[in-house]
Amino acid sequence: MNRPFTFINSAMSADGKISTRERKQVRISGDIDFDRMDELRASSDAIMVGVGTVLADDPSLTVKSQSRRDVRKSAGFDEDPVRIVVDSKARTPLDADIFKKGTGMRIVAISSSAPKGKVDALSEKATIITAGDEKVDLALLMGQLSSMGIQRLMVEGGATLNWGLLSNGLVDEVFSFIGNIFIGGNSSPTLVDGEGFLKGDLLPLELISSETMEEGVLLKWKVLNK
Ligand SMILES: NC(=O)C1=CN([C@@H]2O[C@H](COP(=O)(O)OP(=O)(O)OC[C@H]3O[C@@H](n4cnc5c(N)ncnc54)[C@H](O)[C@@H]3O)[C@@H](O)[C@H]2O)C=CC1
Ligand SMILES: Nc1nc(O)c(N)c(N[C@@H]2O[C@H](COP(=O)(O)O)[C@@H](O)[C@H]2O)n1
Repeated sequence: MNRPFTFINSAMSADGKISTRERKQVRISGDIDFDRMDELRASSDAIMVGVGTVLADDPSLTVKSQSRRDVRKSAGFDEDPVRIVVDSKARTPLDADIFKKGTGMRIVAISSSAPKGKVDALSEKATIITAGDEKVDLALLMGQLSSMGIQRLMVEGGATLNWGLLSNGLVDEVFSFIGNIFIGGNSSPTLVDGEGFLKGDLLPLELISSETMEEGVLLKWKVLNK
């Protein structure tokens, strides 16, 4: 099956949490890391998040640097990459920032169980892709994105989507910034939530690079999919 080259970018606390137990976005990394994230966005064909992240953080997922926007435009691309929400039940708010801010194509990926009225309303703002019955079939979705010409896909979480992609063997690399705070809490989301892998079936990684950045560490991992 064809699929885009896919990487996750995430920031987590020293204890592996990506936000607090009330799912409120916290600033884990600093300006240098956000600028690195912006560069990754600008170099990608598309950026994907789960609807949990849209509901919690309402990100715009736009490229922030004007010079990077100009480079994309002069190369014939939209200034912002395609922005994709994985949203089985079509819960994305119609006034979400991904619709209000930036330029270019937005995609909401739904399952066939999503309520029709809401899907119709979302279709005025985004291209709708239906994949799967109860929840989005991520492998099917990746094939469809590939056939639309999306070759390089950046995933910005959250915890549930990261698990869905990693457990289906759909991720090639992971950038993980580890910041100098503890968040704690057994219900705070981690980099990878979901059911988790079993002892005999863990997902191995190869460390590509590690560097100190501001008050934390940036790790780059290659995922050794079977
Ligand atoms: N520190 C960081 O780098 C980041 C932190 N976050 C945090 O993550 C939290 C949100 O994470 P979650 O609640 O886990 O939501 P999520 O963003 O992972 O979205 C989960 C949703 O994705 C949809 N989905 C559809 N099909 C799926 C499938 N096959 N597999 C997996 N998901 C599927 C479902 O509708 C599900 O409810 C927020 O607290 C946010 O602040 C989010 C992004 C980056
Ligand atoms: N890389 C990173 N570091 C942090 O410290 C964070 N809190 C996050 N959160 C995510 O950053 C994105 C912000 O997007 P916009 O600025 O609205 O475009 C969003 O995906 C947050 O979940 N990331």
